[in-house]
Amino acid sequence: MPVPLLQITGLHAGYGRAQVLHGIDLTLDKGRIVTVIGPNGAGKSTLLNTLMGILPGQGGIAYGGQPVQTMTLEERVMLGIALVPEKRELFATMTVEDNLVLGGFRQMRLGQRQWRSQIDEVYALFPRLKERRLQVSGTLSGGERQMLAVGRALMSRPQLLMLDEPSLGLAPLVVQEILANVQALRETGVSILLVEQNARAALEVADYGYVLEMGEISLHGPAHELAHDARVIDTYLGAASTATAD
Ligand SMILES: Nc1ncnc2c1ncn2[C@@H]1O[C@H](COP(=O)(O)OP(=O)(O)OP(=O)(O)O)[C@@H](O)[C@H]1O
Repeated sequence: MPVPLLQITGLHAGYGRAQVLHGIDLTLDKGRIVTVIGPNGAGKSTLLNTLMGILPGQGGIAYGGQPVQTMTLEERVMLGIALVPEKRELFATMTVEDNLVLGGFRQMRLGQRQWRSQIDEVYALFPRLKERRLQVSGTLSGGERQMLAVGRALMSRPQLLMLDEPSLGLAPLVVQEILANVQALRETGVSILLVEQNARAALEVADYGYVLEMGEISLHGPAHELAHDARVIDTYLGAASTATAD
């Protein structure tokens, strides 16, 4: 059996005395798209921030078989882990290209030649960003901003890309486009951990899914099986749960 790219065992995390994650176990094999779905406040962002090293946690986090739970954020980036945060955190007054350059500079201290070729790879994946490379990012559409946030994370050449609610605030058609991008990205060899409230869209693109409720995994299985599970349908795929913003 090959070593999983990411193996989480008994992970606890929270904010001071407020414990949010109560012993999470999760496995992600190389080349896979794994999704974590669940309601508001379940702890999805807390999970990603703990995996990235932004928040402290207790428990095991192994990346390619190597324990990383005591590593800094920067060390985890160097190993190939990247996060696209929920708030996207772009520099609104800077151009698309400068946001990408800054991503490369901050995350990997890439030399000019390296970041140029990495930017070209991002543009190959997102031709729309190339067309708009001189536009300030504050004037991009929601979908384009999400593409730029993903592109910026790709500047560190990650093997594991974690996406926190990429569909948030986007119209259904744009959500489809972003998720098609996620699939295209997987074709380039990047493994993906996708956190989503939009369970329907997430289960369509993922290979495997976990349901996170009140800081615990309540259910997990192949995505196509979860999509037909009565509990998932009732709670997450019913009419009331399909609404997205815009
Ligand atoms: N900085 C913080 N300080 C204290 N509590 C926090 C902080 N951030 C989040 N929480 C709490 O932790 C719990 C889990 O939040 P988290 O953002 O991880 O959930 P989520 O599943 O990502 O929800 P959403 O889909 O709404 O983003 C919530 O009760 C939230 O109020």
